[in-house]
Amino acid sequence: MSGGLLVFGRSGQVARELQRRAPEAMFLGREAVDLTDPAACAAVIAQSDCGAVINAAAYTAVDRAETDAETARLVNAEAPAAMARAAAAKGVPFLHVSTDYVFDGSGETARDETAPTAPLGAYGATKRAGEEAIAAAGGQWAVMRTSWVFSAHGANFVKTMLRLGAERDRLTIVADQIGGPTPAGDIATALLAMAGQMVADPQKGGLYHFAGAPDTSWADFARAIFRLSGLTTKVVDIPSSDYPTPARRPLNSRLDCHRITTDFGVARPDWQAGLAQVLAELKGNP
Ligand SMILES: NC(=O)C1=CN([C@@H]2O[C@H](COP(=O)(O)OP(=O)(O)OC[C@H]3O[C@@H](n4cnc5c(N)ncnc54)[C@H](OP(=O)(O)O)[C@@H]3O)[C@@H](O)[C@H]2O)C=CC1
Ligand SMILES: Cc1cn([C@H]2C[C@H](O)[C@@H](COP(=O)(O)OP(=O)(O)O[C@H]3O[C@@H](C)C(=O)[C@@H](O)[C@H]3O)O2)c(=O)[nH]c1=O
Ligand SMILES: [Mg+2]
Repeated sequence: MSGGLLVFGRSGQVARELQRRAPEAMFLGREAVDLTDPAACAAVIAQSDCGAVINAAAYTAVDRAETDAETARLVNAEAPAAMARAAAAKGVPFLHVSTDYVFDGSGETARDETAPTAPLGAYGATKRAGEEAIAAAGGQWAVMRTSWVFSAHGANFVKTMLRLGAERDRLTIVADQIGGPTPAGDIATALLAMAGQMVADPQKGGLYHFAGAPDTSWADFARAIFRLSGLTTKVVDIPSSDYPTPARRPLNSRLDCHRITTDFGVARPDWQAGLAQVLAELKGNP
């Protein structure tokens, strides 16, 4: 891509997988630019000679966001808004990642990109505000809503289960939240494909759902993690009401991902294949 790729984020799950696939890109960690300073984010874009911008950084601590909503708002809404406006002013595409938590999770069918949003918590609300600001910034943009991201790096459910499973012979896991676990590597591959196509065609972009298949519950995801990693930990199904948390989570996180296939030729990844790869990587043989 002419002009190179500028990425916000360096140590996060998606940022690391982007780095693997596009090592020549410029990756900005928190020490280079802090997203609580939206003007600084805009200035970096204005001063760079990049050909596209991807934001892979976010405030992702769902429960902490409930009592730290102002920081979450700056990072998840104000900073992406400033990035999108700066990218628009430069005439380069801006790609961003959002979440299934913009929905309230009612019903049992998959939601497409036209479904109404209704976040249950501060994380989802600030992510939704970011989406709206990006769409209003006036440039070429894409927002990929994904869900239940996992990888060998950073904090995620797979690593939590491996840690707890090594200590416990029985775990109670919510079985009434249904969604698509998504390998961070597949997100990175999809974002790079989208960025390339958007640079080539200024008409391309918009809002896209992208989640791993098949949909499953956290409890069944945990069972798959234990089975594939050889742990004998028993998983006991519980309802969300038996697992109280500061932020409510959506029960139905099923995402209809057809649009990204139609527009970009990107298919839903198989999370079981991605899980096997991540477990191999964690064992030291990627
Ligand atoms: N994780 C998930 O399950 C899901 C994630 N998403 C979205 O996907 C995207 C990528 O998520 P993921 O890679 O998992 O996130 P991670 O939590 O792994 O990484 C987030 C990154 O953002 C950085 N960051 C946070 N606050 C700031 C700040 N103030 N200034 C600069 N950098 C900051 C973190 O830096 P540091 O390492 O220094 O803290 C970290 O590198 C996000 O937009 C997220 O909302 C969507 C659905 C599910
Ligand atoms: C550790 C543990 C979790 N759980 C539940 C809590 C929660 O409902 C579910 C998953 O736990 P997590 O902490 O990974 O959940 P959470 O941090 O809410 O994960 C979310 O993160 C944000 C950033 C997103 O955008 C979402 O797509 C989603 O991935 O499992 C149990 O039932 N038992 C347990 O022992
Ligand atoms: Mg979490």
